[in-house]
Amino acid sequence: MCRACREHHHPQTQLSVNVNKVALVRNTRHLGIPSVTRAAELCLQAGAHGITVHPRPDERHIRAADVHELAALMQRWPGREYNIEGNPTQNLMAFIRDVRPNQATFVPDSEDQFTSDHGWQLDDAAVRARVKPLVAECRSLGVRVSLFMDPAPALMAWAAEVGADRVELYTEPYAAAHADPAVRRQQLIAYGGAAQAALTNGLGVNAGHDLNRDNLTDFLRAVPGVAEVSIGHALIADALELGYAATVRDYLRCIDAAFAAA
Ligand SMILES: CC(=O)[C@@H](O)[C@H](O)COP(=O)(O)O
Ligand SMILES: NCC(=O)COP(=O)(O)O
Repeated sequence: MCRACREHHHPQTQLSVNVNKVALVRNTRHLGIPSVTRAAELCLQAGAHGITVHPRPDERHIRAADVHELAALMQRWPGREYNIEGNPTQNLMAFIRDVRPNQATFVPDSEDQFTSDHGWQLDDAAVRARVKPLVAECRSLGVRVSLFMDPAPALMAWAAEVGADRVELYTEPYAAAHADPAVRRQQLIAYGGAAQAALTNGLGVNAGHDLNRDNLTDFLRAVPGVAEVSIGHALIADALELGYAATVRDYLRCIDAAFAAA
């Protein structure tokens, strides 16, 4: 059995809820509402498998205190996953050393990045030299490492070479193509190829960015072995209309639909 199957393969994709956007609203007043920890708790109660945050250096949404308060909350939810995203050459590693989440997702964003829009260019030896020791440090702390990657099959061997456990496929190009059936088909072939290359190289596969209730099932039907999706922007927007519990249950239904017999 390959390393990916043994260590990472889940029979069904897990849902990690990204709560960045709850913090974004909270930060526009000094009242502490909406509460990030309460949002996370309600999502976990509704069946979310994990919680994701991306504490950006400018603290525009998730702040250092949120990272620690969520870590305390996750202690009360054994078996659920805490995933912290960020650039390990900026502020991410301090959080990883303090909190030791289940998973660190390395994202090559600049300090002032509007939102994540590209993966690691691991065909560049200088990039690999920066990333590799930080991957090793996380793994020595017992923290699984996932690398945010464009859907480029040729880069997956490099992700394995630097020691990552998983890759997270950057799904915005797929999401942007979803409304056009022909382009969507092309995108799904590309993502399927990237996921297969990752699995062949012994890596687990995560996915995220702009996934939503319209595009999630199609993605998971077409792309093999996706262990986890992290979803924030659309899910929190849906929760404004439906509430956290109904929203999480509906995203879980979208995942179930992908795994139901055709
Ligand atoms: C890596 C990734 O795709 C997410 O972290 C996404 O960038 C969310 O970040 P924002 O909520 O700051 O847009
Ligand atoms: N890793 C992707 C993530 O956490 C959420 O991205 P989005 O759903 O907010 O685009």
